Amino acid sequence: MQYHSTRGAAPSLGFRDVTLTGLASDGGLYVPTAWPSFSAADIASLRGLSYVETAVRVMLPFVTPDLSEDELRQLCTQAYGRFAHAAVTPLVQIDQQHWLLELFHGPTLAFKDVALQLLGLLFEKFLAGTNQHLTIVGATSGDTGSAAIDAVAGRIGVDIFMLHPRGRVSDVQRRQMTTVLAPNVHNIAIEGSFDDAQALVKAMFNDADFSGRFQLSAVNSINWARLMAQVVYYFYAAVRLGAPDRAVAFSVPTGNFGDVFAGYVAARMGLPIAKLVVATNVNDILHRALSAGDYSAGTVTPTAAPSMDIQVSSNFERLLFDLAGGSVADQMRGFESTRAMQLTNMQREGAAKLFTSDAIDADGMNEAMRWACAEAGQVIDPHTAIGLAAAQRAGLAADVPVVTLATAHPAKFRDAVERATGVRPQVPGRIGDLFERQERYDTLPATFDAITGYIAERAHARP
Ligand SMILES: Cc1ncc(COP(=O)(O)O)c(C=O)c1O
Ligand SMILES: N[C@@H](CCOP(=O)(O)O)C(=O)O
Repeated sequence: MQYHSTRGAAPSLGFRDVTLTGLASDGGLYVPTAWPSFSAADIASLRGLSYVETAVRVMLPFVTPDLSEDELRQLCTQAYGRFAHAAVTPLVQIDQQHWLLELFHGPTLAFKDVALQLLGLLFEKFLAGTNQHLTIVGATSGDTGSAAIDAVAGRIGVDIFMLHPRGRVSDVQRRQMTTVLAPNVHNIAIEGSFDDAQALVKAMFNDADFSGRFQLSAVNSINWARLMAQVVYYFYAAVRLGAPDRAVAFSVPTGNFGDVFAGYVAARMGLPIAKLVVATNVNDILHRALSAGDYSAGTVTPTAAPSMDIQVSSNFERLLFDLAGGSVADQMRGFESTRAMQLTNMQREGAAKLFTSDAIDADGMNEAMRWACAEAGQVIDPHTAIGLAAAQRAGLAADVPVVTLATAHPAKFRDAVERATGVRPQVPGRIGDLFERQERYDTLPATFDAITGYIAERAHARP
């Protein structure tokens, strides 16, 4: 498989190089040059397969020829062996029509582990026997950071610098990052929002000198390998609910548009998806874009679903590119200079075929947490609650199964869950003595010079 940039001016790369590179050199994002196609028979043949075998079948076309089937199987077995549930991403039925797809059984309790456990192993595999040293720079609103740090802490050949918005992640999220004291882990709390952190990360990639000198690499969903790994659970869940013989809808709590774009990829590969519900909190740029064509970023409003407090959704560019059928360089540059753009008619009409959207406020979110607890016996986290509220309001035909992606364990947001439901979720034993451990992080202003200066003092420059 070859990959090309959404902005049309970077070299095409194979899977190995796309994984190690992150952002394309023209500022765009890498996407496959063609979508692999799964026939109804191919999809039916996934019935009864384990998560690992499903992952191998779904991802193989994306990694060929850089990984063999056996190498991919070995990596998946190792990555998903760390999950606390035998099904890796189990489905839980909550009423006649609705299911939760629990994506939080990995080591750091959020859906990010599904992709990042694999990505950590891919880095190791692709770096083995080379003298390369990667400097991973990442931005997190709470969950990517801990999952990425868990995946690469202590690994040879990699340093990770993770930027989070100071005071805007939950205490569990912060401690999951800052109590990892491995020497290759560097946590930075920035004085700003997640959007500021993400913009700084992209600026570092766009600085050819800095990016080349420190061999930057990405763990955010700008890295294609992240999304590829997330496509798997759409297949796994849909097959269990009757695909390819019946279509399934998914409701996806959305911020950076990575998780729901993985659902779009599954649909492009042939999985019968009736609808993808893009569920946002009050930071609703994506809801405005999909319902009215207006992609304009305001300022971020902090909410009790902080991982989705995002106004500039990186992966939306991948969708716009696919719907436009070619480079979106001008459209994206326009957005970068004005923080606003209109979707073209082609993009709006294309998106409407598969997507619907909703923005859920604090009342809607709290009500969904209460409903799930009282009516379905499920304690869910605020992000999942936003997905569930949007699923329940989407007006989907009664014979379509609707799966809400349960993106985080409720214990990560135990104060918000307790406020809404009166139930205080227990932190699972597998994350251990989190509140006794020592924290280590530095606080910096959200400026390019401050962050790059900090990294330059600590990272390995190319010889
Ligand atoms: C718990 C949780 N839910 C939902 C999201 C949104 O996912 P995405 O950014 O892929 O849209 C995030 C952050 O990415 C998250 O951490
Ligand atoms: N919600 C995310 C934000 C970063 O998104 P990513 O999927 O691009 O890594 C987080 O928890 O950090």
